[in-house]
Amino acid sequence: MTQSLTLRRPDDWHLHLRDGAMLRAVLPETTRHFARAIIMPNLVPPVVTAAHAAAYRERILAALPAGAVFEPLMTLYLTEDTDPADVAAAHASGLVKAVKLYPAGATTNSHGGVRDIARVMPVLEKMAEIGLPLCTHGEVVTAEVDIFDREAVFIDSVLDPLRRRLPELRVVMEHITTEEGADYARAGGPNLGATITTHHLIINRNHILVGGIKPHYYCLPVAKREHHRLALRRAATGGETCFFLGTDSAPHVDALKEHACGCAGCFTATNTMALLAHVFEEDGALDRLEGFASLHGPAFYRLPANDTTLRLVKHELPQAFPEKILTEVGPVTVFNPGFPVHWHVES
Ligand SMILES: NC(=O)N[C@@H](CC(=O)O)C(=O)O
Ligand SMILES: [Zn+2]
Ligand SMILES: [Zn+2]
Repeated sequence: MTQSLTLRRPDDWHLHLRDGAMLRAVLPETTRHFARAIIMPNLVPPVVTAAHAAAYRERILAALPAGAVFEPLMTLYLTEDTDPADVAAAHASGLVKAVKLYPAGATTNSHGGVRDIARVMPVLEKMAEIGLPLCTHGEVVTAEVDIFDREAVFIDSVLDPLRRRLPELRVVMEHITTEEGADYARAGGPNLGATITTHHLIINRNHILVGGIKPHYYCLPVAKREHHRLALRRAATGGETCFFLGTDSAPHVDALKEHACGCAGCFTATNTMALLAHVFEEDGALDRLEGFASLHGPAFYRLPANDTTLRLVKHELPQAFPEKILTEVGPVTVFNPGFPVHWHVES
């Protein structure tokens, strides 16, 4: 018997679309399945002002495939020079849905990010006042802190003190990768949410390193031990409303992934929904996929859920996905889960 599942159309609460030729090539991969996405601002140069965000939004809309119905939800890249008044105006006009905190040096194009949280307190206070969420790349960059511990140390040394000081600030812990992250999010009350990526539900650090280095599994925060992956699976499939999908689909051309100093990021836009159906079915939680992918995110962002749907079908035979997306700047490898996937989104 063919199994199928119809969900409210999902949204992606953490997405990298890039710009120019890359944007044109990857945007259809997202708009095919998702109605909205929180668009990450780590372009070169970054999206730091309302004017930048408005212009970037226009470039995204201009790149939409014919007939696509998709709403880019824009964000601002927080810097130590960000003007609270610019942020408040961008929020009031409806243009901007979140501000993104990158600790300087933590990840791709984060060098313009924040070195000292004290210097951005006026912006954060304004955001707390107006209810504008702060999305966090939650890793410290201290050289002495091991890369596998950087998320847990961020929670203790940056996030928790910040939330104690500004409890009204609404925060999204982006792409959590640890049991500590999941536990902190579920204890955080209504002003705290956490996104979980598809790939962190599938790979642990062995997938990156055992049997040869696999650059296409390298992303930040880096995948952790198996017990953390299992904690993320429980968080994503458990039905708790603080957890929602943010794919962190992050395209880099193969030449920069398969490199002596390879870029961080997994490109999952193409097959995320099929992979999630596989994961949720494996955990006996298919009925909770809609909450994770389509309901909890809008509720956190105080937006209505979508009124259109997406249908997934489980086929007898494994379904093929493109291995790469071709772009004018080079091929981008699609995340390969390493197991056969029978689920497929039906158009
Ligand atoms: N996740 C990643 O590994 N990379 C992201 C940046 C980010 O989300 O940290 C990117 O922009 O490439
Ligand atoms: Zn990040
Ligand atoms: Zn990201």
